[in-house]
Amino acid sequence: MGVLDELNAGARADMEERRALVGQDELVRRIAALPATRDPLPAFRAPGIAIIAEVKRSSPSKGALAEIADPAALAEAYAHGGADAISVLTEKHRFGGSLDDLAAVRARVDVPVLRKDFITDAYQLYEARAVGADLALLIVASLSDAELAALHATALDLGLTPLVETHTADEVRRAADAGAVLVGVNNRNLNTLEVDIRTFARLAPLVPEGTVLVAESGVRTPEDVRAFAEAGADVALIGEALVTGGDPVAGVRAMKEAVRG
Ligand SMILES: O=P(O)(O)OC[C@@H](O)[C@@H](O)c1c[nH]c2ccccc12
Repeated sequence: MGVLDELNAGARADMEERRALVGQDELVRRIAALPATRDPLPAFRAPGIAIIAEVKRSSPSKGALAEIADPAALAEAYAHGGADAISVLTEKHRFGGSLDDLAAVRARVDVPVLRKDFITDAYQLYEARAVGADLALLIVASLSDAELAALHATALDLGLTPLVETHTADEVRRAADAGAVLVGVNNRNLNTLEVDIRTFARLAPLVPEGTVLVAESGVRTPEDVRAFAEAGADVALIGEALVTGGDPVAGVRAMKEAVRG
């Protein structure tokens, strides 16, 4: 089994445990009591570069990155630095995250929040919405065309903005066919875990006009941010460099200021 298959299987097993305790009907009831979601796209489309700052304790490639005892405090620092959205890893086994992390972040910040997980079932989208997420990640490599189309539609029905992640030209085409407006290009191959930061510039020209493009993984410095913006990125999604950088407020600010608005 490849790494991505393992991550998907683990996330699915975790989901089945939660679903046995809280059914989708109960999530629907919880969602009905919530305010509307926040639309991240206006800030993502604004001039300059938008930053999605990620709360990530560990990763399959690097192991432990940062303790992050208080994810809400980290998210607040990101927001003070000018983050346009916060990404919260909610996968437990390899990333050390949880839905509780996302709920805590939601309670503390006003910017849109992304559920970053291995989503292959509509139930996970209901969960995302029920804990206060505004966006949810859909990884094209994990899904058939029919699954991608169905999950994309369910996300929109729930008021979530789907971030549709790609890594190859074929996946970019499949994302476009699914009607994705917000498309991520992951510079990391989720099966080999290798990063090639040239991936973004290679795939960016393939997206249809009007797509909002996110450069993901391996964005380490303000110079990297500038290079991705020049290659067509509207948004940069940054995890490791911010959680290991020591000063998340200054870290986000420097990344944002790398590109003039
Ligand atoms: O820590 P980095 O290299 O800045 O990368 C962040 C983000 O792109 C990465 O966490 C990521 C991109 N796509 C994913 C899918 C699942 C889990 C994690 C990811």
